[in-house]
Amino acid sequence: MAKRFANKTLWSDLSFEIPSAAMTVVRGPSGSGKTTLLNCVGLLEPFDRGTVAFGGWSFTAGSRSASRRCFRDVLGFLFQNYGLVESWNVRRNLQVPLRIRPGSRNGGRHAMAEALERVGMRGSEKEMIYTLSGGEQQRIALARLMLKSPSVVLADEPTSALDKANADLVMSILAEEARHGALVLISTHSDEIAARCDHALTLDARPSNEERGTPGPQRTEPPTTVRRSDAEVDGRAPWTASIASTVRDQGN
Ligand SMILES: Nc1ncnc2c1ncn2[C@@H]1O[C@H](COP(=O)(O)OP(=O)(O)OP(=O)(O)O)[C@@H](O)[C@H]1O
Repeated sequence: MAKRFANKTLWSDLSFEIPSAAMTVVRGPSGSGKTTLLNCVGLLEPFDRGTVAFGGWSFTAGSRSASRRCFRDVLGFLFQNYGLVESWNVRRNLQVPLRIRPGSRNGGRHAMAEALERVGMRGSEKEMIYTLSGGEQQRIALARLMLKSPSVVLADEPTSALDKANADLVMSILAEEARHGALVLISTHSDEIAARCDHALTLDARPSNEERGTPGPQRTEPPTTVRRSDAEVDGRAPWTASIASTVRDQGN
């Protein structure tokens, strides 16, 4: 995959595979492209070259955006802005995945009540989303994810605004989704969250040593796959960004 913004190349030859039935963490310094990567994998953001494929689905750069069926049946998101409709109540927000998957194992009012119970929001069906705190909204988004039970879950810093108890809840529900067979891809800055994942994908962007004459950050362990891309930022002093990707087994 290649991805470029107007004056910045994030990567020009990034390639990786992510296993299903497991949690994979995307790590990297601020600005290295974690959110952009999740958006590209989730087909929310166009990319310039390459292909994103999961299961029987394959999407090539330049083709028109994902089919509605793929969004409906395959992809699930847990993003920082929660993706809830603020002017609706909790029930109406949670009915969206239930309508999408009638008769699914999670279908029905009972499943909604169970999901709300699981995230500690029992009896909140009539609450308007805009009246809930950020953490509560995140938990409703989590309940919605459980009801949808997608085969690809993309979670962008899903715990960054949460206290420890709620962060634990998010991680245990994402782990459940993985146990049920989902591919779960999580971006985070947290070592603790990363340690709970099965695999890691590391994005590394740094100034060029040659251009600046100063050493860049050293990698602590060699990646199994390295892809490099030349980058110019704002047309100013040229520098080189290296995007390294590695999917490694963390042994847990
Ligand atoms: N729509 C956009 N237009 C131009 N540049 C963008 C756009 N979105 C992101 N970028 C740039 O792409 C780079 C990667 O951004 P991204 O948000 O993906 O990084 P990140 O690793 O998720 O950062 P953080 O850890 O700070 O959230 C940044 O330099 C950012 O400024």
